Amino acid sequence: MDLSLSPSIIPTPIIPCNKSHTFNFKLFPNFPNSNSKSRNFLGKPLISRQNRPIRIRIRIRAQTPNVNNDNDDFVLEDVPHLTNFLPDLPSYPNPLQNSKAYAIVRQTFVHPEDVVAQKVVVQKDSPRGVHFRRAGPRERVYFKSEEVRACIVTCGGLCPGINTVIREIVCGLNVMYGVDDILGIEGGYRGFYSKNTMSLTPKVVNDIHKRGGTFLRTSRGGHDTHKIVDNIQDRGINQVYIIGGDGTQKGAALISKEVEKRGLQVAVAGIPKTIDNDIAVIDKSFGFDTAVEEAQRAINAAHVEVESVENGVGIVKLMGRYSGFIAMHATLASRDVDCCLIPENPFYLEGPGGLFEFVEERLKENGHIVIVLAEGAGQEYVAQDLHQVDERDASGNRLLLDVGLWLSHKIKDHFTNFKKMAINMKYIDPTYMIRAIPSNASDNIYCTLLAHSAVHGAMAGYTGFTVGPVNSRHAYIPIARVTETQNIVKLTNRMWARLLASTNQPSFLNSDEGIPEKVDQEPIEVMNILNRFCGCPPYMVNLIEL
Ligand SMILES: Nc1ncnc2c1ncn2[C@@H]1O[C@H](COP(=O)(O)OP(=O)(O)OP(=O)(O)O)[C@@H](O)[C@H]1O
Ligand SMILES: O=P(O)(O)OC[C@H]1O[C@](O)(CO)[C@@H](O)[C@@H]1O
Ligand SMILES: [Mg+2]
Repeated sequence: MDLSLSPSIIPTPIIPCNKSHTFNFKLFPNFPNSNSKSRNFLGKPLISRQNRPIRIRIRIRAQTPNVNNDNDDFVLEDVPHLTNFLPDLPSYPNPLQNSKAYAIVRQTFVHPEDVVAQKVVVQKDSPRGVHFRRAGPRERVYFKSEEVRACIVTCGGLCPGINTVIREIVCGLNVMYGVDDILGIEGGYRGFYSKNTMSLTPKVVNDIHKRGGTFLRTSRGGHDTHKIVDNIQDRGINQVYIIGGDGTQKGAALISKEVEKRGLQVAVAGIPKTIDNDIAVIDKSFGFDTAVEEAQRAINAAHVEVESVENGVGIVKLMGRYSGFIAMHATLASRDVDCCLIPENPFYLEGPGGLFEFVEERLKENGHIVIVLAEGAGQEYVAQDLHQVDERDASGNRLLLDVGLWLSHKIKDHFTNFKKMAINMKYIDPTYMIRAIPSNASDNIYCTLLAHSAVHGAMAGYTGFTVGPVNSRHAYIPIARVTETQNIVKLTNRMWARLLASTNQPSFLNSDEGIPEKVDQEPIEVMNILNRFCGCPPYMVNLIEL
């Protein structure tokens, strides 16, 4: 593929979504020359890593095997259906047609051709673009209610609303479809083969939405596709509901493929979950609003503390492993925050335009400052400073170092020892508190819709899908589509500009290079991967195809 190069801006290669590509790249950190005033987090000029190219290979797989593109520029990224590999599967009228609740609904069933557009802001001559199948009940179902044996599993970290999703899958299956054989798999994927199941009825799950956490418990690691599918087969399970983040959804895709390979009549439905709100394609992940709301309490506490003392510096650390959505939204919602630091926007401490300078300015101006920090920000610099080696959790996710503690020491040290200025540091770390709570009202409703969409999809025979809102309409999305990239805060989008306008904080961009060229949002795949790989925004690297 021909990638045009520019000296400091990464090109934006257009990658057709229906073809696979392999790229070999050599990445040169685009750090400024020795005359530059830019400093890294340790205050050293950003030249030491010059000329240390990183070689990487990026393989981009076709986004979906199920692309239906009969109509010129109309693309339907469809999800698999059980009849793709079990063509003789009988179908039945949907029991919802007898439901009193739906009796006066004008259109109980979703029209078979209803789709949801991925892009809604278009121009007169824009191509029609990518669409997903609209979620909702279908006229025909591929399971007899009395023959359904469903199971639910929750994996990965906690998130407000998991219990609501569990509750609504159980109640939705039971009330709408008359299903009463529903099993809970305990303790994540490993629970399939290492634990007994529990029986889930509307009565058992009646109150669980009022509690945080997951009623079924969770775990990381332990995904063994063969053992899991053996277990599904042995237990006679024919609908699998899998609630979890990107890792969990990758596991769900493997289960669904293995089910197809074995020719089993088992529908696999994924419900995306992550507090970080970094799942691709969908508008927002459930529990995110609740977490942002809870974060306000911590920010407020920090603000109250620091404005009550002289030279008060408040630091609040929020979740966000690779993406700063929680920090960004919590900052925008609060208006008490002076500076928001996220993984996507590397910051530096010393020198002009650095954090120390900004802290000093705000202390002089207002007598206090509040900094909100996403836990994934500046990780490599903390590691470098503390000489820490890379550690991983059971799922292979990088274990983060406490950047909040590190930053509070750095600021304290700078002002006490260098500036000879006494400051009052208040470090608040509410990371787990914002996700270990029950979901708020709007998240509860959102969780109900997700659960019902999953139930309708599985009953209708769809499989290997993830549910979620795309431009506010719920859709069935091929699992690979939500796992191939993770959303990150795009510094080139207006939302980040709104934040900068609201806090008036330094942008930490290298003034020698100016503002990065505006980049298109669509062909973002390669940029996302590079961003993740290099731990810095894409425009900070030069890219040369090998
Ligand atoms: N690539 C993968 N293939 C198969 N299974 C996976 C994969 N990645 C993770 N898993 C499994 O999915 C489960 C959850 O993964 P992980 O701990 O990464 O959390 P997650 O689903 O990404 O959620 P969170 O957003 O909380 O991190 C684990 O049991 C793990 O073994
Ligand atoms: O629950 P654990 O294993 O401590 O993981 C915490 C991580 O999980 C997440 O909440 C994602 O689910 C991240 O924000 C955080 O870094
Ligand atoms: Mg994850």
